[in-house]
Amino acid sequence: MVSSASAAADPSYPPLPPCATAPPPFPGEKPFDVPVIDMENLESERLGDVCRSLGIFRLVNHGLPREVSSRLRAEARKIFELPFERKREEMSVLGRGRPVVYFWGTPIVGLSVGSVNWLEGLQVPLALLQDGDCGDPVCSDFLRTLAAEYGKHMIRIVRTLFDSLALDLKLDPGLSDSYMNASSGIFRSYRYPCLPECQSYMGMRSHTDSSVLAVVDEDEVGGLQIQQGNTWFCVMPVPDTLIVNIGDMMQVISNDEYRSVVHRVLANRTSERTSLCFFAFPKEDFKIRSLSYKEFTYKEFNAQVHEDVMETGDKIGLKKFLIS
Ligand SMILES: O=C(O)CCC(=O)C(=O)O
Ligand SMILES: [Fe+2]
Repeated sequence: MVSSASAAADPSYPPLPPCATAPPPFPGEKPFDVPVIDMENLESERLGDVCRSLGIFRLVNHGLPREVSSRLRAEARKIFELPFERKREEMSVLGRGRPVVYFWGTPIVGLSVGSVNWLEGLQVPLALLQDGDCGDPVCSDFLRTLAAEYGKHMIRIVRTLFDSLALDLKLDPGLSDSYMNASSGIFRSYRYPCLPECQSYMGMRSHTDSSVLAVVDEDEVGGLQIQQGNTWFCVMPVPDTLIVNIGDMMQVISNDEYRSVVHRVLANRTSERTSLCFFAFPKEDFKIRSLSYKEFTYKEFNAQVHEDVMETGDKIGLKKFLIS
């Protein structure tokens, strides 16, 4: 962990993006009382109500052992602590079947956006985890020893939650695997470096997740915020709990009954933050039908998001698919 004074000079940190023109909105300091869902006593109706009103909850009794989470975080940190140039050169290119891809910053820094992300991440599609060898001993340990085990817990957790939500929404059980194809989910670990002098950086800009469900396993540093109305609230870190976000796909599947929660991550002046996140998606080519949106597949949605970000600097998301 480094202090902010040396942040920009840390050889493992990505290069600083150019200073953004506008400072981020004033960070709300109010802690948010995130509703708690007990996975050992799931009640579909209560879970559904939370998804209708907020789109975020704190999961307890989820069965993910603390050691699995903390050891995986430690392995991810080992990779983040490698010199930036090495990560960029050896791990950032999407190779055929390469199970871990390193990325950093905002791909759109050339555009004039209000604030840019200052983070770095490791992306691991679960489907590629069988091959624990990525040609680099540090990264292979990370995969072989822990990511696969972590992934199994994530699949179990999102499947259980989705089944309960499907009951609340009275979805056709035959379509569950198409609505949420957990085993093709994506695992990511992020490191949010300390905030240097320039105040305009966000850890991660305001967004909704494109997934069905997202599970966030954060450390003790904090920085995650959610937007309710026009106000930002802090989601405080609580040990041994997981934060679950409703994503855009779940909003569509629920015919807009559930809300895909708007959230962001603030950068911290004194401490780095490391999070572990899992995203579950529908089957890529499954046609999602709903009342308010044109029929689309997740593949089409994702391609549209990518196109919008490249063109405008922002994700437009579901609005692009509304039936006018
Ligand atoms: O790192 C976190 O706490 C949240 C990350 C996030 O929101 C995302 O990847 O979509
Ligand atoms: Fe997110």
